[in-house]
Amino acid sequence: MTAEPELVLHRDAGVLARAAAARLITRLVDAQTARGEASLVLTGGGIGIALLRAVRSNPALDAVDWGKVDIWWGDERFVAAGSPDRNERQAREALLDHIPVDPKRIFPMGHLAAPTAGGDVEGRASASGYTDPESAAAEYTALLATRAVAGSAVPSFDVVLLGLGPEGHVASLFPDSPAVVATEPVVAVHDCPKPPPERVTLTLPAIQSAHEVWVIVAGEEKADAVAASFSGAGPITIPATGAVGRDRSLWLADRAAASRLPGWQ
Ligand SMILES: O=C1O[C@H](COP(=O)(O)O)[C@@H](O)[C@H](O)[C@H]1O
Repeated sequence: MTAEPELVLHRDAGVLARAAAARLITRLVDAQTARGEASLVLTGGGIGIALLRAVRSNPALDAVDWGKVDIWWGDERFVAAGSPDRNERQAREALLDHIPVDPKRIFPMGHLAAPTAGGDVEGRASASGYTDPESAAAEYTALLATRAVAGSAVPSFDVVLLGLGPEGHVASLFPDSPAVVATEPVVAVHDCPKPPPERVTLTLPAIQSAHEVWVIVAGEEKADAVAASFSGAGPITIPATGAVGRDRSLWLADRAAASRLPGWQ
């Protein structure tokens, strides 16, 4: 069972980030009240990182027991560990470096191996990185399996956060790409139309196993993608239409992003 998408509008990107942050804190507190812990999947992207900054400055930040939150990523740019392009690095700078998370509960996707002094790349799959995104995807699949719930290949995510690209991508699932129809939980992406070209991503089945999936979107440049996502298109042409959770599928948008949705201006 999946939940029908619900749309919640906010005035502008700043209000959206703060309101989504408050909503996320509440959701994590609720999960911890029910189970003693929570499981969260982060996104990259402008509004996704703005949301994390807003969590950091929210007065209720300490209501969450951050030491009991598992932190995963929905996608990652397959670049060197310290690259500013890494969604992981951006999330750490925006939030994770500033709250008492348990380092053992932070699960970044693998990065590109650093070249050795001789110019070669280090071992294919090691703590220092990977030579190809397939190896990083395989490692993440295995990591997810270590926390998976019975009958599933992945953990019971409480919330999956997703940004939206102007052509309708979520995570690194781009229109008409092999990843958007993949059935394994994590795959490598090559020739990505948005740089950097190599990425690692959760697939739609992994995303759809979550209790709640939230698409967070701001800006007029996303208005066509939002309209297309509510037009009856399918996930191959508009991957965001596959962003649905088991209990809740939430679209959190600012007015500019929703400006081409009939009836929502
Ligand atoms: O490349 C990516 O893009 C999307 C959307 O980013 P935005 O800056 O246009 O909001 C993001 O959700 C994804 O995680 C990221 O890798």
